[in-house]
Amino acid sequence: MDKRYALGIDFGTESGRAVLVDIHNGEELASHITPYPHGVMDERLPGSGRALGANWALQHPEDYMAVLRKSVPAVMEISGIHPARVIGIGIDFTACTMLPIDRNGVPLCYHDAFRDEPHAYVKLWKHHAAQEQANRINETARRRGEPFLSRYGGKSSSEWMLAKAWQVLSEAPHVYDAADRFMEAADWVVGQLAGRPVRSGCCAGYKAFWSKEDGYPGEAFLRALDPRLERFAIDKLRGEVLPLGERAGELTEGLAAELGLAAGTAVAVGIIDAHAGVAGVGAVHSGQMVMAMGTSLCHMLISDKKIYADGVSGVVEDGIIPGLYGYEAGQPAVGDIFGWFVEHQAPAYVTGLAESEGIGVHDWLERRAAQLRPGQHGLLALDWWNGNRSVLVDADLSGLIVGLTLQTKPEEIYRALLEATAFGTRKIIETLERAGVEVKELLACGGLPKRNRLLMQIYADVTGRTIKVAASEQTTALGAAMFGAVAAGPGHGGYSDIAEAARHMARVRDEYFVPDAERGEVYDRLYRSYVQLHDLFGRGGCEVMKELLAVKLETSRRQLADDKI
Ligand SMILES: Nc1ncnc2c1ncn2[C@@H]1O[C@H](COP(=O)(O)OP(=O)(O)O)[C@@H](O)[C@H]1O
Ligand SMILES: O=C(CO)[C@H](O)[C@H](O)COP(=O)(O)O
Repeated sequence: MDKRYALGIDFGTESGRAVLVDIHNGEELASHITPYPHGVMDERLPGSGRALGANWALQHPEDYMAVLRKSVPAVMEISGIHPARVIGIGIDFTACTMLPIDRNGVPLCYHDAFRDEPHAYVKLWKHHAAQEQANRINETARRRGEPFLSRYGGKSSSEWMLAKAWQVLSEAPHVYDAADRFMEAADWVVGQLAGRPVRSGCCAGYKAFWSKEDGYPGEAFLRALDPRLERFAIDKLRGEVLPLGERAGELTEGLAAELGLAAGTAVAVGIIDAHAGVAGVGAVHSGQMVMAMGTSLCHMLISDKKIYADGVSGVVEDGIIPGLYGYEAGQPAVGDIFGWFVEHQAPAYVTGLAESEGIGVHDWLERRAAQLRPGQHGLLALDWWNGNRSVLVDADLSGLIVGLTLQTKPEEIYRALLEATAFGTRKIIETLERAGVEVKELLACGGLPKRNRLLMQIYADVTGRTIKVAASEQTTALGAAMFGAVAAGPGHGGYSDIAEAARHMARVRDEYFVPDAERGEVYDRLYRSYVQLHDLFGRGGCEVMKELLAVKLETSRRQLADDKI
């Protein structure tokens, strides 16, 4: 039988990577990473250098095309595979990463008139400057008893489509008016490949309040937010919403020639990056929870049960695995917190020692931290360096470390940070189980499980659960490739559904992280204190984090105004 291949393209926070996969056994033949030339723009716009406000995070759509133009030809060249044998392309993307486009699908930031306008660029998932809009969405939806809010744990996030688009309308109405539509970047890239813009039910379901039964929130609700938003869903989100596994279209001749692929290759509906990891690790059954562990941590639970759990970012039918309910919860900073510590807090003697031992700073800190017993450092941290996504859903919360003394060492703080993120995960699992959905099995994918064994052991000890780790180094891209094989369908040598694709292509490692009862007892005790801090700072008992942010925002507004003078 002729060999067939699928291409998975993973658009992450800092870079995009293409992976070419053998659809018969999931073997990865070639992969290539392209860092985004503009990176994450969180201080200034490119070109003019115009300053951005606090909590902004933008990207440039040109960078996504750069990934296609560099990484796709690179994997084709490395593998030497004939383009005709590549039967499908799947892409996964961070979300809600959204952009305004004109009626020809061209991003507004490409137009000279908007080049210096921050609101014309892509708002990255971690753009957190629309909290005011998110708060008003929540209040209004609650007041009106809008049923859609219960699908999202009773609270929506500033990261999502409506809050971000409303921020555009509030602060740059001319950009809002000029936008023919707002697109998820996933859908925009799929539109570039397939030549027709379709929307992903996964992105729309988790990030734009869309559901299979009810569509988007109605005009009356949108009008109650702001009369100018009344037709937001009808006009600015218009376009067919397709379920995962569907074919969005076929690769256009123009891009096929540029990328070194065959015109007409099936292009799958886009999927959120973390969600692609679920298929990639082969979790297609009720009760399986996958943790996509990288910059952030997304928890995806597959279930045959539909319940509404407070503070869980969403339950969407067919949202992750067609035919089942998909729950998403998450922590918006995990690897980013450890990265922050290494970059900004590790003293020179630590970086020097790591260098002299020929290892990275993370590895040095991990080795030292692994010599400590749970609780030995006397520290406890709240993992909210980038706000809290679940279960408090509040981007305005911030990080905290309690217990510091003059004796505290860097490796002790590093370990406390690893533990804080594990406590955050335990809180999410407990919230889901208390609401009535069972978490039977825990699997992990993403960059962190391979990089930091101590972290994984702490997660097992803190949650009291065995953790299985994905075999693939590129689980999200593998998952995207699996959807590419499904989009091609059996008629073109692909698969009929994602469960069939998973049977052939997904793998976990033979090695598991098993919880230790003695360490678990200490962590049970520390977790009780974590919950105390969590509720005190997160549920209104102590408003210091909010007050600090208010002062910071006022000062930054004054600074921006002074800079303009
Ligand atoms: N050894 C390590 N231990 C803990 N965190 C790490 C280590 N090495 C890198 N990181 C963090 O991992 C994150 C990158 O994870 P990765 O899965 O590669 O990226 P992404 O989430 O963007 O796909 C960064 O935030 C980085 O700070
Ligand atoms: O909100 C998301 C998924 O719902 C983001 O896509 C995700 O948090 C980005 O993650 P990473 O940079 O770790 O891939």
